[in-house]
Amino acid sequence: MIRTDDLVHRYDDVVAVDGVSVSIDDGECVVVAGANGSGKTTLVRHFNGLLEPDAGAVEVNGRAVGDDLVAARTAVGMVFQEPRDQLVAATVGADVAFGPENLGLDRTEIDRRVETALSAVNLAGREKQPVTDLSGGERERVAIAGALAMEPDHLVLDEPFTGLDAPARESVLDRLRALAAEGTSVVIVTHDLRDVLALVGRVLVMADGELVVDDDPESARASLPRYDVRDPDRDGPRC
Ligand SMILES: Nc1ncnc2c1ncn2[C@@H]1O[C@H](COP(=O)(O)OP(=O)(O)OP(=O)(O)O)[C@@H](O)[C@H]1O
Repeated sequence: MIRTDDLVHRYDDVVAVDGVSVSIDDGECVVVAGANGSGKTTLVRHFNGLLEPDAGAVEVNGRAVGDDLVAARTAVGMVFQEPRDQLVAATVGADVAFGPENLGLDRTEIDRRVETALSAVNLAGREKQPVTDLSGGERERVAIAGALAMEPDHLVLDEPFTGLDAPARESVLDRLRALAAEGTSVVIVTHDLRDVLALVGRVLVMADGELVVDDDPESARASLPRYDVRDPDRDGPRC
């Protein structure tokens, strides 16, 4: 479980997260939506101790994040907004294997994880390809595969779909669905609710640093326009 209790984060004069208390259970699939600058990224960066609270508390699996950052970072996998900057190795396979290797897993298990993760992002069999040859969207998919290969208890994806084409997006969503069914909690931060509302069981909406909606997708839908969150299924495509 991930839990925040009256969490506050300030950047100088800006209160980016303003007293947020929220619990995310194992196996829950949650979307965090909200307008630009509403505090979504700041909130989720607390889930594995990338930021320190100015007030309040954050716990992962019952333990304060600040007490054991390594445990928190192992338990909570993150894919950031600019995942293409996250690649660390020369080839696709080496990049996805990097995290599992650092967990000290044996080669067979590492290879299994790399294969499963690459097929989840529609890049099966591309292990040997240099990362420098990849398109932006492919890099993004490799970064997602790297997080999947860690098989964390909780997976947080911050705007993961920006550069993904429709088949890649569908494949990643399928994998996230399966992970949640297996007990991984999945937290998706996005402006783009396309397909996501059908996947998640719960919608959190941030506005001015506060958690203003915490509801099931159907009930949350009515509040989305008030907080400048577009509902693509209702609002239709935009040119
Ligand atoms: N490193 C930083 N230094 C100063 N202010 C920051 C920093 N990061 C974010 N902020 C400010 O904190 C507030 C919340 O930002 P945050 O990035 O958490 O929002 P967000 O909802 O994720 O936005 P977006 O959808 O645009 O990514 C904004 O006012 C933003 O300008």
